[in-house]
Amino acid sequence: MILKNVIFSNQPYTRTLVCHLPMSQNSSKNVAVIGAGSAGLVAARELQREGHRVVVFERENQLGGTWVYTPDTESDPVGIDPNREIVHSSLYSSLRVNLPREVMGFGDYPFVAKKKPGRDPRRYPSHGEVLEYLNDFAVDFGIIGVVRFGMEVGFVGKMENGKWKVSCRKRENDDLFANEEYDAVVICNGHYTEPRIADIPGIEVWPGKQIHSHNYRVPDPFRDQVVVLIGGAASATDISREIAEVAKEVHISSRSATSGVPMKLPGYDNIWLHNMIEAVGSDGGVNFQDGSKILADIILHCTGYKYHFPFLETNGIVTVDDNRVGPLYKHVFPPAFAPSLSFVGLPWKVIPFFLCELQSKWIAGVLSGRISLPSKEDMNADIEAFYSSMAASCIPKRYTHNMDDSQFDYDDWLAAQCGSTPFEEWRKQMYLISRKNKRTLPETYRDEWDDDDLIIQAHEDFVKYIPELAQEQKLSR
Ligand SMILES: Cc1cc2nc3c(=O)[nH]c(=O)nc-3n(C[C@H](O)[C@H](O)[C@H](O)COP(=O)(O)OP(=O)(O)OC[C@H]3O[C@@H](n4cnc5c(N)ncnc54)[C@H](O)[C@@H]3O)c2cc1C
Repeated sequence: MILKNVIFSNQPYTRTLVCHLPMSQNSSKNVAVIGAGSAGLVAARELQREGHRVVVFERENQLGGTWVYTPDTESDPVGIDPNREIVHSSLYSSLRVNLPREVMGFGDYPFVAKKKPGRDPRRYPSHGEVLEYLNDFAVDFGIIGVVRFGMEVGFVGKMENGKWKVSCRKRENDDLFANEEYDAVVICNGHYTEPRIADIPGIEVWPGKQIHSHNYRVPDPFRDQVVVLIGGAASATDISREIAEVAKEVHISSRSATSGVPMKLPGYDNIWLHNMIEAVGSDGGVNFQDGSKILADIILHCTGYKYHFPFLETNGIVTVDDNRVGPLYKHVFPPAFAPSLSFVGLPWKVIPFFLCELQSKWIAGVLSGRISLPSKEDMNADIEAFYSSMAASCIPKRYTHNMDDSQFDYDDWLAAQCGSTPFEEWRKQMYLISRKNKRTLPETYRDEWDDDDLIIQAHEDFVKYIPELAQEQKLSR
């Protein structure tokens, strides 16, 4: 491994880059990466660092995936129609990140505030700042040159010669097709685009409107409406408060509502908390399991997303079953195709950028032969044991990639495989504090905190990658 100091144009900082020495031609692979969101970008970087030749296919005309906000929405507001034109991003206009920027950034490319016009220096910045950060990342690591923009992958399948066929089309010009062969494919197509909606008895006769949060952008369409919002995760929390400013009433229906009776949300005149919906009726009524009934105009599903790989053909070997993508060894490699097919970024309830960085290092190292995988039998046995332990604990399949309680162990395991820096203690503590604050102080956690000591520790660590920060730290003391 060698260390290089590089000064980048447009960058106020010098960053210290880690480069692996080039490997022999034999272990260098031709790799297709699908998607130029945060996962695809960091996968491309790690593959290139390891000496592989990389092409990134991106169906949009710019990088950033989720972080490319668009006011456009899909023609089917609940996202069921298979023929609808897909809008990739699910961001709403007012979205600010829900992790502190110190935690959120890549391990060796800190997401620090930039003193440049147009940048958002807040600790929990708006979505546009994340897109700027990803653009900086792609420029600094020379990734833009390997991205094929506007290219939608429509088919990925294994050929008899052992290589992978990747077929793509230019999104704006259906006639332009390309078929190419690669040694390996890394799938980074994101999993916040294909809506999952709640099953509601009676919905076929209910006369109101329905929309999934994938198509929520601004609160205006909810003015003076009675809204039932289903869900209890981060987006549901943000959107319910935002809508309540213009709507007549907002009724949040969630599994986590513990009280058996409807309750007003403290601090709000027009938000009520209910447990699950029992049924809806042709009179516009919505009956909750808590025994209450209201007449509503709109049901807003903040009920999450489905994994979806419409381009992947594996003859039924890799499947999505009740939102379990499997069988996958450690959420990355299907044993039957390892290591030439891999997935980055499937786990949820995690710190995504950091986790994807480690998964990508692992994939790159395994592809070059620097890191070994267990035998196919041992990988399958590991997967079986994992699935059996979930079944024994009555955990539904759809929670297979939920890492609420296991991400630190998982990240440390990946880091050990790769011989790279384990999860920093400050990052762990900061994440846990922010998660608690998000739950207990949902309106204020982005602007008030009391973990300045951890911010100082983080910045002391960041000096390794951005030496100029040391000077700033001295001046601010
Ligand atoms: C509303 C919302 C808020 C979030 N807030 C946060 C937050 O505060 N902090 C945080 O860390 N994370 C947050 N996330 C999670 C966020 O999605 C991840 O952090 C991360 O950006 C996901 O990156 P990705 O590369 O896996 O997927 P994406 O960003 O979705 O990128 C996938 C890319 O693949 C491309 N693609 C898909 N299919 C094809 C195809 N067939 N051919 C070619 N290209 C294709 C897409 O165009 C896209 O560019 C949030 C997610 C949502 C939906």
